[in-house]
Parts: sequence; C-alpha cells; structure tokens
Amino acid sequence: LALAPVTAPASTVDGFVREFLQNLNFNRGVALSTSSATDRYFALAYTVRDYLMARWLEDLRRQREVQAKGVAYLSAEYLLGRQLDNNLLASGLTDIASEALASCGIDLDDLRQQEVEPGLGNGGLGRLAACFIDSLATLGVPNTGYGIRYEYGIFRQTFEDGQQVEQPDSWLAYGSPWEFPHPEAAQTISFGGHTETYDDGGVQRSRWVPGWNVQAVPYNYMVPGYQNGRVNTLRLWSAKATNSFDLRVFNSGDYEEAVRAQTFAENISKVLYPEDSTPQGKELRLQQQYFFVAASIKDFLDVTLPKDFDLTKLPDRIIFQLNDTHPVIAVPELMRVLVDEKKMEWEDAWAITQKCFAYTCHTLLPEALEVWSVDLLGHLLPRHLEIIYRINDDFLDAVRERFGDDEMRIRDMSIIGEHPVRSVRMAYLATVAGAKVNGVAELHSQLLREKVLPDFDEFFPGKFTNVTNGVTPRRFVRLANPELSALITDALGSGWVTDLERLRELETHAEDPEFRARFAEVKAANKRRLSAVLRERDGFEVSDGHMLDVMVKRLHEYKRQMLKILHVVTQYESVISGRVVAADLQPRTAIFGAKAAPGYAMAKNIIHLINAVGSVVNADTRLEGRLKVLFPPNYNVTLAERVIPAADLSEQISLAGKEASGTGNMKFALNGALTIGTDDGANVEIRELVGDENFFLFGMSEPEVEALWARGYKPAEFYQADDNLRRALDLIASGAFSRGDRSTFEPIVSNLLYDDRFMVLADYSSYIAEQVKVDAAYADQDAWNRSAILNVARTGFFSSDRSMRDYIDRIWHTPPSF
Ligand SMILES: CCc1ccc([C@H](C)CC(=O)N[C@@H]2O[C@H](CO)[C@@H](O)[C@H](O)[C@H]2O)cc1
Repeated sequence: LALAPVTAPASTVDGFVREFLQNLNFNRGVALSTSSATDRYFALAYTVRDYLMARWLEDLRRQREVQAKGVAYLSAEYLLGRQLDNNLLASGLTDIASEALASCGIDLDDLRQQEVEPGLGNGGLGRLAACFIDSLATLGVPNTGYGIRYEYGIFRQTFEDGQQVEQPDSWLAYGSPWEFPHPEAAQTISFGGHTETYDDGGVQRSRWVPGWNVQAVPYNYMVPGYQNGRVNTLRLWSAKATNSFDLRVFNSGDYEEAVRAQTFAENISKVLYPEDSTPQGKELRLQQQYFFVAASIKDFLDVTLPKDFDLTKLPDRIIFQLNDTHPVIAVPELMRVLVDEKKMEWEDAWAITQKCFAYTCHTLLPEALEVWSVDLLGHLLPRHLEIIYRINDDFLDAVRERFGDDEMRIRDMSIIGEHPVRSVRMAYLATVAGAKVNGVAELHSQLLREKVLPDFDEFFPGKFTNVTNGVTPRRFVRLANPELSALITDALGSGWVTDLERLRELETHAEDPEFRARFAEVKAANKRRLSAVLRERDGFEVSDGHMLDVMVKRLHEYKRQMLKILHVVTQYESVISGRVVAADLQPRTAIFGAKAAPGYAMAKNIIHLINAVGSVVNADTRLEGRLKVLFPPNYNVTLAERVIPAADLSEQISLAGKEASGTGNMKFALNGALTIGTDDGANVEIRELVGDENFFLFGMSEPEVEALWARGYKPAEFYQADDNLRRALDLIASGAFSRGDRSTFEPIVSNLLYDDRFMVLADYSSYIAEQVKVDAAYADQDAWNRSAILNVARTGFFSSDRSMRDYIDRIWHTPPSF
C-alpha cells in the first residue's frame, strides 16, 4: 500500500464534503458549528490541495524518472494574487466545491473573501513571473520557480487626506494554507569573510572562508496546470538563523544579544523592497539576491539532480532564466560551486555556465539598471567579486582580440564601471554570461540592441532576441471575466482557454448585432459588479452610463499619470470657465490605481494631486455628475481582476521608448476595452494586431521623442503655445485643488514647465485631441462594441502560453515532456 501512487479523493460532491469536513475537524480541529470563516477557508484550501496532491507527487516522480531538461525561473518577485479560485479552476472542482459547500450551508464566495493575496512583488515584473509559471505548468514543461518568501510583501496603501500612507503587509498573520514548509531541507547560505588560496595536492586553488551564515528554509507552493493533471513547484526561501538561540549568552542575562543572530538572519527575507525602478543599493537587497540564488542553485545541484550527475551535462538538464538583473549573482555563484567545490577547470566551468543562463531585461530606464559597488560586493561576497573580475578580464581580452586596443570601447563594455564609484554593472555581467538576452516587446528589444547594449549586440551576434510578454488567460479572462468567458465559449467552445489564438474566430461574431448586444450586456454586468465591489471596499459610487476610463499601474513619471489628470483638469476647467456646457460632456469616470515607491517624492505628490482633483471635481455640481475621478487605494491583483473586465478605455500613455512592454495593456484588450496609447512597448504590437481603426493612437513615436530631445526640449514653449494646457496648469498652480495653497502642487507644475523629462507637455495636445475622438466614438455604442469585440478577437497572441512557446523555441529548448 505504501508504494501505491497517491490517489486523489473522489471528485464528487459527497467526496468533496467528506474531504472538507475531514480537514475542518482534523486539520483545523474545529466542528462546522463552531468554525470561523477563516477555519472554513483553510479547510477548503486544504481540501483543494488534497485533490491536487496526487498530481503534484506524480509529476515530481515522473520528473525524477524522466530527467527531462527543465526551466529554473529565478525571480526576486512573484505577484501571485489569490490562489483559491485558480486552484479550483485548474483542478476543475469549482462547481463541485460550490455545491459541496452549499450542502454544508456555506457560500463559496464568503470563503473567497477570506484569502489574503500574497503581494510578493511590485508590479509588471512580478506579475509576469506569476503568469509564466502558470503557463509552463499548463504547457507541461518541467519548471521550478525560485524566489523569496517575504514575511511582508508590497505595502498596503491607504490615503490620508489624499496622500499615500504605507502600512506593513502582514499577509502571513493567519499563515498561508497554500505553502508546504520543509525546514528539514534547509540550505546553509554564507556571507562575508575572506578568500584564500591553498595548495590542493599540488594544484593552487582559491576558496571562500565565510564570516557568517544563515539557514534558507524552502516553502513549496503548488503551480497547477489548467486541467492537464500537471503541477509544477514554486519554491520560496525563508531566512532563519543557523543557531537561533545562544543559551550561553542568554544565561549571562543578555537576552537581546541571545536572539540577535535570529533577528539579524530573519531580516534577509523580512520584507520586499518596494522600489520598481530605482535601486537603492542597500546591502540587505544584495543579501536577499544572493540568499535565494545560492539556495536555489544548491537545491538544484544537490537535491534535484541525481547524486552521480555528470555536471558537464548540466546545460542539457536545466536553464536558469534570470528575471532581470536581480538574480544575476547566480552566475559567479555557479562558477564558485563548479570551480571551488566541484574542482572543475575554470574554462570547463565557464563553458557550462554560459549555456546554463539566459537573461530577460525588463526596463529601459538607465537608473533602473542595477550596479553594485565593488566595496559592498567585496565585503559581502569576496569570492564572487574575484570571480567577476576573472570573467571580466577574460571578456575584455576577447574584446581586445576582436576590436584591438580601443580603450573607449573597453571602458564602455567592461563589467566593471569606474563612475561614480567602482561598481559591477549587473546587466553587463548578465549579457556576457547569458546564452541569450531578450527584451519583452519588439520595440524594447530593438532599443536594447540599438541604444542600451549596442556594443554587446555587435560583439555577440545572435545573442539578442525578443519575446513579447503575455498574460495568463486563466486568471485574467476565464476567472476575472466569467460572463465574457461564457459568451466566448458559447460561440467557440472552451478550447480558447489553452489556445488563445482561437479568439480570432470571434471576428465574424463582431458583425452579429445580437452578439454585440450580448457583449454589451457582459460589459454592463462587469460594471455593476465593479460598482458593488468599490461601494463595499471604499464607499465609492460608480455612476451608471459613464465611460470607465481606467489607468492602473505603478505610479511613475514615465507612465505619465500626469497626462491623464491634465485631461481631467482640462475638461473641468472648460466647464467651470463656461466655455463648455456640462451637458455636452460625454459622461466619464476616470479610475486610477497606483502605488508609489515610498521614497519617490514626486510620485507621491502626483498621487496627492489625483486625489485632490478628484475630491474637487466629484463635489462640483457644475459638472452635473458627468465627470468623476475614483482612486481606490491599494491597487493589487485582486482589484485588477475586478476593474479590468469593467473598463471601456485602457490608458497606456507612457512616453514612447520608456515602457518596456506593459502587460496591463494586454489584459484590457483581452477583456474588451479599447486602448488610447502611444507607440510604446507592446502597444505597438497590440495596434498592429487589432488594426489602427480599433486603437486610439496619439503622441510622438520613439524616434520623434529622440529628435525633440536632440533639438532641445523646452516644455515652457508648449505651455505658452497651448491655451488649454496653460489654463489647466494655471488652475493647478492656483491652488484650486489644494484649498488655495499654491505651494502644495508647485513642485509638479514647475517640474513640468522647466524639466518634464517625460514630455507630458509635448504630447498633451495630441492626447487631448485623441480623447475628443474617444468621446465621439463612444457615442456610437454599437460601433464601439464591435471594435471592442475585434480587440478581444485579435489579441490572443498576448497569451503567456505563446510567450512560453517563444522562450522554448528561441532560448530554452525545453519542450513539454511526458
Ligand atoms: C531594483 C529596483 C527595480 C525593481 C524592479 C524593476 C522591474 C524591472 C520593473 C518592472 O516591473 N518592469 C516592468 O516589467 C514588465 C514585465 O516585463 C513590463 O511589462 C513593464 O513594461 C516594465 O516596466 C526594476 C528595478
């Protein structure tokens, strides 16, 4: 019996009830009658786990047996969202669970609300990682996602007097029913100390003599494929002190000292860094990066691989995908293990390492590219710095080989930068070591090659490629928009959930007035649902008959939330000045969602401005309720799942050349919203696929931006030349939204007039003109709905399943196995 494969409980209502009550009574230790909602939620989660367990264990057994090449996805962030519904969908148990619980007098929806979403990421990069591991499991590709189990995720955002206030995100207060801790499989991770060379039987070798170490405890999470019997693993590491308690010191009465090691160690996985563009260069951040990378490499080499595995075959067994530069310390770590511990020759180790890594870059902002000072690196990871120096020396020798003694080029390509302080340029290390380097949208990958890393593109022909981002249709269409899903399935059958290009077949239905009417009803129903959510969550009222104009993403100047708020102020000013009659306005509600990095003052001021404009506009009866601004706090995955299906207009208005890709843009189009956007990131590919007539394009293209910059950009000239713009900025400067206090938003106005790095003023008139077209288009609801349906039909390309297939074809060569 012991060796028999684990069998899942019976997928029947009775079977589910039995399993649920079993978990409630014996796992939570309560009776149904005395149970709390939390008890019932945990018991439900345990029950769903039980149904997926057999698949998970069988998958692990098969992977051990087949030893197929797999993907180790290294990411410092995973923005997972709530797990319950996704796991119910993946196991095909949603209806059975709902019926089983109802038979116990429990409403499944009540339990859904109990779940706290794990906010282990900042934004795009973290959510993309979550979509990718979902797709790898659904495609049946062996994959382990590796990351950090932060005790505190992205902060909770509240507003006090319209200003962002950060609250700690204690998502583990009640524990998480979806994690499987394995303290017995903890890895020891070292830091500090020094290096030394020693004679190893006549061979001079180097070794690291660490100063201190911590324990990395793995927590496993299920990553179920969509109804394919597959379950991959997400392994997140948590830091613990090696010797958590020093009894000797304790008995000496110095209680604090006795536990200092514990707190010190735990700090490593305590909290997620809330920056999503400007690295702070903090030592703890580097500790976090090395901590999870070293634990993951040890875990794979010592646990997953068979004991006698021939490491020269490592590239046939695994590819480590670097999710931006955050895990790139993995390169010198693998070299250290192969050379220092496995005693491999440097050249052999390097040949293996170069085939085992690939690097995805997610940004174009120079300030977002991580650099670590050699002082800090040498202090924390002295052996790794030595290895990086050796990698760089060999690399620059090859550069000299190819280009001769071109010192400029040598200095420009060196992994070691000299200014402002001697530092390691992590993007350069990732590019030199990676087998492949990819951007996340066509335009981004092109700019990466031409502008950010041109020397490397020339030196490494064929290394640079592109894989346009994608989103999982399971969470962002099937789960977030059940009514649209039913409409699509009704028309096309259910195959689209795992074959999203099938949506193309909706094109013919777009010409069917009856189908358009049903689509309109779906959108209206999603708006009603959003309205109920925002009323209950934030006390907001969503006005009927309003176009929902939505901008949800991190607050960053390059994303230009300022352009959106200037549009609102322009409309407001036009009415209160009497130039426009309120009744002529197309009723519109601008919905914002955005967190700002706590240290990003300008971003926080812009949040304050949006809330300030909102409270004045919403209260001004002269607008007759035809223009509203809503800014629900704490935008996260769960709120995205409610807002996106209800949206009419998707705001993707970054300055061309700044947004690497965007993924919200894809989610909106797939849920039948029309996009107003610049030719930036993946907007370009969305517009190409949906057709110019189904996309509201405005603003400068990337080359036009470059040209204006080169000519010398004087934002004040645009202020002078455009009456609407001047009136809008003057109204803000006047204190109209800050109780007459002109100083409150002065920093924003003067920045726009005298700096405006992201050319808000230059693109203003084109944006406003395009918004007028949006209003006109929205007046013809039937034509709008036809265009919206064509957006759904033509954006199947943006499935993360397709992204994964591209990574497999162009980078990983890890076909789905067994
Ligand atoms: C070290 C500070 C830091 C932290 C996170 C990041 C991320 C790379 C920022 C990020 O999330 N980038 C977004 O990645 C998405 C997924 O590829 C893209 O769609 C977005 O365009 C890009 O801004 C940069 C710098």
